[in-house]
Amino acid sequence: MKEYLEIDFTITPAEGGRDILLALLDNLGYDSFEETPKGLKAYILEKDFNAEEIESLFIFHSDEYEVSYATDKLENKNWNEEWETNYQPIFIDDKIHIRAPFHEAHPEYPIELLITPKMSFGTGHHQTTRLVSRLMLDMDLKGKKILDMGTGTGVLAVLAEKRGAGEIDAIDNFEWAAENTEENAEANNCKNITAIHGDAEMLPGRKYDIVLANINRNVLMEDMKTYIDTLPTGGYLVISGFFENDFEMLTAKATECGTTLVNKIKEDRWMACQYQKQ
Ligand SMILES: C[S@@+](CC[C@H](N)C(=O)[O-])C[C@H]1O[C@@H](n2cnc3c(N)ncnc32)[C@H](O)[C@@H]1O
Repeated sequence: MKEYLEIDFTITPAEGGRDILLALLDNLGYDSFEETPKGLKAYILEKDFNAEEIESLFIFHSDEYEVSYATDKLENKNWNEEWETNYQPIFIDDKIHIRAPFHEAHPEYPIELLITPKMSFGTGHHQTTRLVSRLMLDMDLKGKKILDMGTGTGVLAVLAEKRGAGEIDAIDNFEWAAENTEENAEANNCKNITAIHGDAEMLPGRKYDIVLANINRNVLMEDMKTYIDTLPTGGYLVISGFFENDFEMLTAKATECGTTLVNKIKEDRWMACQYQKQ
């Protein structure tokens, strides 16, 4: 059985510091995150935990933030109880309501997504999930074949199906995420989503009209060409999971791979971009 560690970070000031630490840990391969009032909880397989690597992150040595952490094995936790107490429903503009089955319904929102996150990222609490959702609301997804790479809870895949998408492959390199996506797809009566445990290595030979990839800067830089290779001329790549200071570098890469930027939005310092293959 795989043992997970929970790392509970205290960041002072938490505002601002939390986002920076999340991005840094995401680049180190941490699987899943939960914001807390005093900072952030992050999760990783026990065998992959490296204290030295964490403590060498610049935020630990910055004059602006004070960071400390405590680790805890996850095996004795009642995970469901934990997230149920912390998970509040999310409203994206006046269009999307993301909630757990035990939250009150709000039929006045045109799109409702039922998401039970368990260990996976993607309840809509994070800016990047909201950013990609907003871009998707402005895109024609009807009948389109979609790849949701780094699917987490499957929230974007479920949104894609609600917006009329055809087949959707929801892929994540964290095996719990693929399981969780299957459960969430079922809870939303989605019939078009295939949840897969994997990564870009399985893409050659597959074809999509639209690729969504809310992951992180390093994975995007490394795998963007493989994502774009699955698209036809006119197909779209939507990326998020990075800060505005990485925009130039990612856009240069996307341009080099044969796309042009057609839309970009941001929330706080997080960004999402839409590129079209030429
Ligand atoms: C920022 S979360 C996004 C979750 C969800 N799509 C959303 O928008 O809320 C990134 C997800 O990408 C996954 N991931 C990280 N590196 C990956 C890789 N190389 N290939 C596929 N998935 C990856 C993580 O396990 C995590 O679930």
